[in-house]
Amino acid sequence: MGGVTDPFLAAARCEPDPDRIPVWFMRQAGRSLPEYREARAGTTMLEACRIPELVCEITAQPVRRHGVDAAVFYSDIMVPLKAAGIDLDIVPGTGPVVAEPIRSRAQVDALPELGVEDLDFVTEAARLLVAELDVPLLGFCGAPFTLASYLVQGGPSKDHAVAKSFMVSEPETWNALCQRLAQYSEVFLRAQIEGGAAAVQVFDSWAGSLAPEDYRSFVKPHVRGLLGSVTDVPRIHFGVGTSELLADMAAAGCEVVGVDHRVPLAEASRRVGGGHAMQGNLDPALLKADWEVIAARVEAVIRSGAHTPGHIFNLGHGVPPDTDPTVLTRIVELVHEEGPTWRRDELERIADND
Ligand SMILES: Cc1c2[nH]c(c1CCC(=O)O)Cc1[nH]c(c(CCC(=O)O)c1C)Cc1[nH]c(c(CCC(=O)O)c1C)Cc1[nH]c(c(C)c1CCC(=O)O)C2
Repeated sequence: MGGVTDPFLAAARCEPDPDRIPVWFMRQAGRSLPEYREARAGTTMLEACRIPELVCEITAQPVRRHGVDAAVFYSDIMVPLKAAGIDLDIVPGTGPVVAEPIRSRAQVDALPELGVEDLDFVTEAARLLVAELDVPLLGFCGAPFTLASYLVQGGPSKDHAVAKSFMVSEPETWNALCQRLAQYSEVFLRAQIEGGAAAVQVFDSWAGSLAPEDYRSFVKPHVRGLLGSVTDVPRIHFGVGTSELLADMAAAGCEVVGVDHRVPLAEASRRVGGGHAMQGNLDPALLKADWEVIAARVEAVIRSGAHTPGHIFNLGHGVPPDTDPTVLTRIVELVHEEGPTWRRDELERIADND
C-alpha cells in the first residue's frame, strides 16, 4: 500500500489530507504490548530480528491494536552492525553493548563492507509485511553519530564523553568510522526499501548532545551522505534534544523533521524555515497523566502542528516500556476523530490574523 493519497505519505510530502492527521509512535512495537512479550518469549531481540515471520508479526501488532497510520519495521539500529560481524549484544534494560569498543584506526580499517545480501532476512520480512499491511511500512536506520557513540563508548552513555573526545581528537579516524557506519545504515535502508518500505526514518537519537559547530563539522556531512542515498522515498530525520540543530538537520536532506517535546512544532517549523513537514511531539513522560490532561496536550500538539506544511503525530521519543497500551489506542482515536477539526480551526485563525 501507500499510494500518493495515503495520509502518512501525503503529510510527509507536505500535501496533507485535510480529513486525516496520520499518527504512529516510535517504539510502538515492543515491551508495552503483552502480545509482543508473548511472541518474543524465549528469543533474544537480536535473534528475533533475523526471523522474518516473527518480525512481521511483531511489526503488525501495534497496527492491529492501535490503528496507527504507519508500521515501523521491528529491528534495531545495531542489526546491520551485527550482520557485518561486530560483536555486540542488546542487553535488556541497558541497550546495545559492544564487546570491543572501537578506539583505533586499525580497528576502523578492519571493519568489513556490508552487502545488501547480508540483510536478506530484512528484505524478506519487509516483503511479508507489505503483502499483509494496509498502511505504509516505515523503514529506519541509525545515523553515524548515534551508532559511533555506542561503538566508541562500548555501550549506552549519558554524556557520550569518550565518543565526543575521540571525535575531536582523532577526526580522520572518526570520519573513516562514520563513513563505514553510514555505509552499513545505507545498506540497511536499501534492504528495507527493496522489500517495500515506503518511507524511512534516520534516528540520530543522541545528536542533540552536540554543540552546533561540532554537529556541522563532524556529523552533518556523514548524515547528509546517508540521507542522500535514499532520495527515492520520503525521509524523516529525528533526534532528541535537537532544538538548536533543527535547521542543520533539515538541511542535511529530508522531507520531515522529527522533533522531540522540548520545542513546539510551530517554533520548530519556523527554525527550519518552512518547507518541511514536522513529526512529533507529545512528551512520552506524560502518558501516565490523567486522560483529560493528555487529551489537552494532544490538542495543543495538533494546533501547533497546523503551523507546519505537514504534520505526522508522534511522541517526542519512544514509548516507555511501562506505558498502558490502552492510552496509546485512545490517543490514536482522538487524533483521528478531533485532529482534522483542530487543525482546520487553527488554519482559519492563522488566515484571519494575516
Ligand atoms: C538508540 C536506539 C536503539 N535502537 C533504536 C534507537 C533509535 C531510537 C531511539 O532513539 O530510541 C531504534 C529502534 N529499536 C527498536 C525499533 C523498532 C521499531 C519501533 O520503534 O517500534 C527501533 C526503531 C526496537 C527495540 N530495540 C530495543 C527494544 C527493547 C528490547 C526488547 O524488547 O527486548 C526494542 C523493542 C533495545 C534497544 N536498542 C537500543 C536501545 C537504547 C534499546 C533499549 C534497551 C532497553 O531499555 O532494554 C538502541
